[in-house]
Amino acid sequence: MERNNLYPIFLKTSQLHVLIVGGGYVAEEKLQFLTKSSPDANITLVSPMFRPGTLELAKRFKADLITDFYDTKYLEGKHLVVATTDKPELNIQIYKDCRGLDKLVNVADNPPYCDFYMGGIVTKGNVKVAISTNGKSPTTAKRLRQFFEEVLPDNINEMVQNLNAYRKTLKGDFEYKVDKMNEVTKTLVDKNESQISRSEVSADLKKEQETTKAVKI
Ligand SMILES: C[C@@]1(CC(=O)O)C2=NC(=C\c3[nH]c(c(CCC(=O)O)c3CC(=O)O)Cc3[nH]c(c(CC(=O)O)c3CCC(=O)O)/C=C3\N/C(=C\2)[C@@H](CCC(=O)O)[C@]3(C)CC(=O)O)/[C@H]1CCC(=O)O
Ligand SMILES: NC(=O)c1ccc[n+]([C@@H]2O[C@H](COP(=O)([O-])OP(=O)(O)OC[C@H]3O[C@@H](n4cnc5c(N)ncnc54)[C@H](O)[C@@H]3O)[C@@H](O)[C@H]2O)c1
Repeated sequence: MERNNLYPIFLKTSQLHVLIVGGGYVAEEKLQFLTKSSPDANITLVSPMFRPGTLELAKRFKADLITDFYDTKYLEGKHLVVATTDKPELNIQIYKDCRGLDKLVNVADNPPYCDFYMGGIVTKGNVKVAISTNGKSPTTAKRLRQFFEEVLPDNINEMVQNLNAYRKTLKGDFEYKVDKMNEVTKTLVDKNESQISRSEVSADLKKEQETTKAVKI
């Protein structure tokens, strides 16, 4: 079976600088999902034209807008670049410019010209789930995102915070703490059945939240 060998990382986009080239529909969609996950990301867009929705999003999330045609000078200081223009040959040139400068680049919707893919992303407090189909089916990534948005309880963050606080109360060495943390969370994955249904996962998470709350932090 073909398998996804991509390595996901969680970027601190508030400490990095993202450049989006283009200001049309695709740029707006990428900006929308980027800011939904990372509202504090540093983002600059360069394009001779921006859609009204893009202007509004840029204002809301303090993204810089440069009304100009792409130029290599705009790559300076950028760590990640997303090319979304309606000129396929320009997008490929941007890809080459970035590779020449060792910058990570994504030509939106064009898998062969991507060093990284944007993913489906679910954020619940401190918990974030990122989904990739290896570039094979963005629609599936979207549907899975919607599924996990529903299945992960909104208060999963409480469980994480409780566990974080509980860990701090533990006296003992690292090994002891690891054992304890595994013990109080084991009902999350302790299953005899091979199939875990959506409601079981939800119920397990809720049960675990009660357990961790009961630890009286
Ligand atoms: C996840 C998400 C994140 C985001 O955009 O931030 C994302 N695409 C989303 C939606 C979406 N994009 C498209 C459709 C219509 C689908 C259709 O037409 O079949 C839909 C669904 C919809 O809109 O309903 C068009 C499309 N996209 C790509 C291609 C090319 C191809 O498939 O070969 C085409 C066809 C273009 C054409 O026809 O020419 C390629 C990519 N899109 C990716 C990411 C990367 C792979 C992610 C993965 O590994 O799964 C990758 C490889 C590169 C990249 O762009 O990073 C976001 C959902 C966010 C959410 O809802 O949470
Ligand atoms: N919109 C979609 O759903 C979709 C889906 C699949 C593929 N695509 C492809 O993605 C590309 C972009 O689509 P779109 O719908 O966002 O197009 P669009 O026409 O809405 O936007 C293109 C943007 O690129 C900008 N641009 C043009 N030349 C530029 C330059 N030299 N420097 C900087 N910016 C420049 C334009 O000003 C505009 O803002 C197209 O090639 C399209 O075929 C789009």
